[in-house]
Amino acid sequence: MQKTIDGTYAKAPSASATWRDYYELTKPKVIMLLLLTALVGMCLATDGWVSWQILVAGLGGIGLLSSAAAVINHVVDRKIDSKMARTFNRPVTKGKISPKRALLFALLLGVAGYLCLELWVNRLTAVLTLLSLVGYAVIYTMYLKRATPQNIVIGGLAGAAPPLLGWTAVTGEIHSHALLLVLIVFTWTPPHFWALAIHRVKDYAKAEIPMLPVTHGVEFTKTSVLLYTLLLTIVCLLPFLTGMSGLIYLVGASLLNAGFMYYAWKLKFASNEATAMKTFGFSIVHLMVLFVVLLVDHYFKFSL
Ligand code: HEM
Ligand SMILES: CC(C)=CCC/C(C)=C/CC/C(C)=C/COP(=O)(O)OP(=O)(O)O
Repeated sequence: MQKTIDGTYAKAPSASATWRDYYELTKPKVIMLLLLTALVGMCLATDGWVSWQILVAGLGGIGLLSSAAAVINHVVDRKIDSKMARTFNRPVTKGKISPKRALLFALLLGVAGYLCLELWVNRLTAVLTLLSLVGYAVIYTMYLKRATPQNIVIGGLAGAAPPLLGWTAVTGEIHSHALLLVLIVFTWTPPHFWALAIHRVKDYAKAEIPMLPVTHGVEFTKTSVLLYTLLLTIVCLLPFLTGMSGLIYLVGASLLNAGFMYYAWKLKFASNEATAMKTFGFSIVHLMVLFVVLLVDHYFKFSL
C-alpha cells in the first residue's frame, strides 16, 4: 500500500466488484451479533415458541435494514476510511464499488427490509427499525461521529435497539424487559468501542475524527472503559433483580462480567501493546455469550 500526499492510502487499479465486496459492505459479523440480540429479544418476549413467520420475516427485515445502514456508513465515510489503515481497503473507498451503486444496493436492502417488517411482522417494528437505521446511518455517521467524543455513546442507541425490535416483532408492544436488554447493549458499547479506539488512536487522529482517546487522551479513555465496564456489571444484574431472568443467567453474567472487569482493569493498570485489542475481542465474546445465556436461562428456568 502506498500513501498519497494528502495522507490517504493510494487506490489500487479498480478491479471489478464481486459479490464478496457487496457482502463486505453489509458488515456481516456485526449484523450477525445484532441479529442474535434480536433473536433473544424475540424468544424472551413469550413463554411459548416464536412463530416461524415472525422469526424469518422479523430477523430478515431487521437484518436487511441493518445491512442497509452499514452500506450507507461505507459510502458516507469513504473519505475518512481512506485515511485509516484498518479501513482503507474497503470496497467503496478502493473504488471497486461506486458510491452510486452502493447507495442503490442500500436502497434495495432497505426497501426489502421495510416491506418484510411492514407486511409480515408489524408496523411498530418496521418504524422502530427504520428509526434505528436513521440513528446509525444519518445521526451517528453523518453528524455525531465528526462532532463529539460522545458520538458512540449517543449513537450506540441504534446498535442497542435490536433486542427491542425482536421483542416488538413478537408482541407489537414495548415492554420494560425489552428496554432492559437495550440498556445492556447500550452500556456495553462504550467499552467495546473505546478499547479498539485506544489501539487505533493514531488512525483516528490522522482522519481527524474526535474519538475519546484523540480528544481526551488514552489514560482518560482507559478510565472511561473501566467505569463503563463497572456500570455494565451493575446493569447486567437488573434482569435477575427484576425477575426477568433466573440463576443460570446470574451465574453466567457474573462470570462474563468478572472477565470483562479483568480486561478493563488490566487495560488501565497493567496494559501492554496487546491489551486494548484483547479487551475489544473479549467484549464481543462477552455480549455473544451473555445473550446465549439469557436464552438458555429463559428456556430452562421453569424446569429448575
Ligand atoms: C455505535 C456503536 C458501535 C461502534 C462505534 C462500534 C465500532 C466497531 C468497530 C470500529 C469495529 C471494528 C471493525 C473492524 O475491525 O473493521 C467493531 C467490530 C465489531 N462490532 Fe462494534 N461497534 C458498535 C456497536 C456494536 C454493536 C451494537 C454490536 C453487536 C451487537 C457490535 C458488534 C461488533 C462485532 C461482532 C465486531 C467484529 C467485526 C469483525 O470482526 O469483522 N458492535 N465495532
Ligand atoms: C437498523 C439498525 C438496527 C441499525 C444499526 C446498524 C449497525 C450496523 C450498527 C452497528 C454499529 C457499528 C458497527 C458502528 C461502527 O461504525 P463506525 O463507522 O464507527 O466504524 P467503522 O470505522 O468500522 O466503519
